[in-house]
Amino acid sequence: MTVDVQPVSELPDPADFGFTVVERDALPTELLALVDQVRTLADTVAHTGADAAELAAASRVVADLSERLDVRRRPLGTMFSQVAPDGRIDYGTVANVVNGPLNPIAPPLELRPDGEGLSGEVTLVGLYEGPPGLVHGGWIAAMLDQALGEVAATAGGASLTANLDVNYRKPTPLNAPLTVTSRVTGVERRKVLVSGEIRHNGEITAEGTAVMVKIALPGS
Ligand SMILES: CCCCC/C=C\C/C=C\C/C=C\C/C=C\CCCC(=O)SCCNC(=O)CCNC(=O)[C@H](O)C(C)(C)COP(=O)(O)OP(=O)(O)OC[C@H]1O[C@@H](n2cnc3c(N)ncnc32)[C@H](O)[C@@H]1OP(=O)(O)O
Repeated sequence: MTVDVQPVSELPDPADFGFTVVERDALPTELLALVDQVRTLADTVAHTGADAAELAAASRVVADLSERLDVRRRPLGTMFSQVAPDGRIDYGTVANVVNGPLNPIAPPLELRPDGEGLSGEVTLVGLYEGPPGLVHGGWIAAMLDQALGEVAATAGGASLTANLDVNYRKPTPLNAPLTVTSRVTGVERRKVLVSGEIRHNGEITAEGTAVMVKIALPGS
């Protein structure tokens, strides 16, 4: 990534609080490729019509793979750091269930600064189904929570969601490109007020607001 400004960290370094931090660019490409493959596998398994013998053989292969890969586990709370286009240092958890780069369950949603806040594109496959053919409302709320939490971090400080309010305006389709956006609308003492939307073909399918509360960290 090309960065033309001096990195400035407005967030506390999680390493100071005992968390393992790895640079996002240093995550092995082979591991990222495996994450992609496992996500595809999960979607395939959720929809396969293969016969019993094939399923039994696949089950053995997957069990064997799980055993082979269960070595040198990264501790819970392992975070990645990356330099944002504006020079800030961003942090995220590698296994975040909504968009962690190492979590195969997480859809490939990467949120980037768009001048007003953050935005990102994502297509959710059938793994995220709720009502027939539609994205599960819990996942819609989860994606909004993530987008709102990440944009709150741009206001500085580590915060947690205190309140999340979601309105589902239209059904959100599977296998279709979605745009997720978020922005900070206000800061009041420790509260960071945020809002965001999910759109399909430019139309809002869901929108949310949240109150994120900055947490006191040891030593602060
Ligand atoms: C350990 C961190 C290490 C360093 C990390 C570094 C960097 C991290 C950087 C980036 C992270 C990037 C992305 C974010 C990732 C994911 C996003 C997903 C977010 C989540 O998935 S997160 C999980 C779910 N989340 C929780 O697990 C919270 C459980 N909860 C609590 O931990 C407490 O409940 C807390 C802390 C929220 C507040 O507790 P508290 O005691 O600190 O604060 P207090 O009560 O004094 O309130 C202070 C002011 O907030 C107002 N306020 C309080 N509650 C409110 C409510 N419900 N509605 C409206 N306003 C509320 C009060 O009215 C007052 O407002 P006022 O100033 O006006 O008086």
